[in-house]
Amino acid sequence: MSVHFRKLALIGIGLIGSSIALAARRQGLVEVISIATRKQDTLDEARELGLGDIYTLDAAEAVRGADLVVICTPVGAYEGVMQAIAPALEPGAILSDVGSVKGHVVKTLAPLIPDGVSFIPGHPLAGTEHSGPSAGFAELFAGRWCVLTPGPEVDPIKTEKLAGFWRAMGSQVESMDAAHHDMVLAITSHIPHLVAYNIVGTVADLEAATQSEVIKFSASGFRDFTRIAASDPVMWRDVFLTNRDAVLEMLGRFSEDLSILQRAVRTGDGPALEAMFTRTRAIRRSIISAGQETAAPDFGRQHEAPPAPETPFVREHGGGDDA
Ligand SMILES: NC(=O)C1=CN([C@@H]2O[C@H](COP(=O)(O)OP(=O)(O)OC[C@H]3O[C@@H](n4cnc5c(N)ncnc54)[C@H](O)[C@@H]3O)[C@@H](O)[C@H]2O)C=CC1
Ligand SMILES: O=C(O)C(=O)Cc1ccc(O)cc1
Repeated sequence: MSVHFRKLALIGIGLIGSSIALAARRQGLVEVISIATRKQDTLDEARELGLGDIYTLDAAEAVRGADLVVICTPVGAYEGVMQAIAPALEPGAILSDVGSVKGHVVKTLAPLIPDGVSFIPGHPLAGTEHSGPSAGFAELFAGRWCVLTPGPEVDPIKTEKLAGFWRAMGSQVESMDAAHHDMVLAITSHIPHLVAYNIVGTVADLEAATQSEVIKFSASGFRDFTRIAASDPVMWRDVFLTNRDAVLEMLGRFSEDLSILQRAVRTGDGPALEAMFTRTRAIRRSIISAGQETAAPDFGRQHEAPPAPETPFVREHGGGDDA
């Protein structure tokens, strides 16, 4: 255990913010944790859970004297948060975040970063469908990738310092370009969520229209979709509003492939269906046998770090919803 930062400020204390607080405390990575939220109820809940040392509704107050500030709100709230904290950020501090989208974050925040502050966007590829301060747990990041997207102006020593913090919470860290991150995450995370929201919505409409027992008799495949489709509506609204181009690009490819499958079903093309399903089964099996079930998708790039240990991407973990 060694102290990585003196004062950690967390702006927003839902699933991800509370998990950082618990992991950093458990590993002794920071001396002081200050927490800012927008609503009193959320702050009270964080205090009752003992997540930090300082609790405030004033984000500027939270970041004063902090050498690491991590924004943990939905991406749509970033600009307002940044306007509030910019004048209070300490020279020499690292400012980071955990948002699921990176290009938009860089575009929005970079012009507002004060001189002397290192802006290093981040994204832990770890989460659940739960939200709010009680949803967090210290092991969330263990064996998961955390992607950092520092710009060329960032001192590599600062990036390494932040990477060390994430490694100490159990993550493996990889740096990449924000645009590349957004394209990879569009197809591996954002579109799967869109598909889940859509299929559950379609079934719900059917159910309403027919009073049938579709949901009652749904098999486990559909239940997996309902878990994903229970994810936080505000967070995911912001993901689709802010990663629009990459999502639309990948959705185009997805739709083309779906049309090919649709045609194979319509024409009764058994060999085409079987060939497709055989290919996807082989992909799943090769991921498992390489022990890379949790490894970051690389789209042909080489990982610097070894594959993450084989742990489920998402734990079944209870948790409340955000206030
Ligand atoms: N949920 C997940 O599985 C993952 C989420 N992320 C990213 O992490 C970020 C946070 O997500 P969660 O922790 O899941 O959300 P959450 O809904 O559990 O928590 C968000 C927190 O931000 C607070 N908040 C909202 N607006 C605020 C404002 N203007 N000022 C201060 N606090 C404000 C809320 O009160 C709440 O405490 C998002 O940007 C999301 O894209 C990243 C990886 C996984
Ligand atoms: O709950 C799930 O299955 C997830 O996919 C969690 C998740 C959600 C958003 C992210 O940016 C990263 C991970």
